[in-house]
Amino acid sequence: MKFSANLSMLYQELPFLERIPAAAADGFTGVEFLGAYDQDVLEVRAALEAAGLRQVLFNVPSGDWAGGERGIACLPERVEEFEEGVARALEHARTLGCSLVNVLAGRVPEGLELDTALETLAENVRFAAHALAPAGVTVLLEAVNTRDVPGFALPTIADAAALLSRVQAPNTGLQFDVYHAQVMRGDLLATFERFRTAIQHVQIADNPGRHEPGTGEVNYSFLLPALRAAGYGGYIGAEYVPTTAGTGWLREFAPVPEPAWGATRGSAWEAAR
Ligand SMILES: O=C(O)[C@H](O)C(=O)CO
Ligand SMILES: [Mg+2]
Repeated sequence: MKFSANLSMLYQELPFLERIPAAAADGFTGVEFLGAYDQDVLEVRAALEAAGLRQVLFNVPSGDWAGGERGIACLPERVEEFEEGVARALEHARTLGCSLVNVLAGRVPEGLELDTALETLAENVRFAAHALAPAGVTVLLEAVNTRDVPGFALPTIADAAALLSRVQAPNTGLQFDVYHAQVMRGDLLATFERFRTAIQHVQIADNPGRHEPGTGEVNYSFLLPALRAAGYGGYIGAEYVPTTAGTGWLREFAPVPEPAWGATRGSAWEAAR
């Protein structure tokens, strides 16, 4: 199994670029993040190359994150801003060699008809799919639970799948975030199997707390091999709020990487042995 470290949540104690070698030392072979729009993207690429890691996924710019926004793609008055964000995502996807870009739908504000929001979202996803296709990018949609993010436009993966049916673009797919799915409904394997053909990326965290796998109620020892058996061979994104539990959970599913000859073994690598 292949795992990517979500650098927007893991290794927060380190400056952004230093999170990349830290992820490699812990045994991840890819990284993902909300976006590196405040970084020099060439430096990000250089850090990835130096660490031998792949850029698996990032998001189209998602609005005022600190102010509570979780995407702007369903907001009719923000279409121009969304389209500008797609242009930036295209540049980053090309530079980082990344073939998956996630669009966060956003919250439906009071007073906006749900169907108007969903139609705006569909048009924006169609725009993004068309714009990013020449770079070989697939545009993903993700369901986000409405306990953590009240009003999110796509609360379940069924909602996200229905939205993709409106979009009707070939280079689109679903991101299956196990944490959000568990909060909203559970029945994880059946849900995965139902939408398997459209799922192109998986993210994990345990519940409650959104912490490391193994800290809560989700049986990842069962679920991850089952996803593999159901034909999922893509990356699994570690998108959780770290505790002191560390990345030891990874050893159950992925072998410890051997450092290149002559390379200095990091303390994380030593601790993982
Ligand atoms: O929150 C999530 O699960 C998303 O994957 C995301 O992109 C950032 O919140
Ligand atoms: Mg997620």
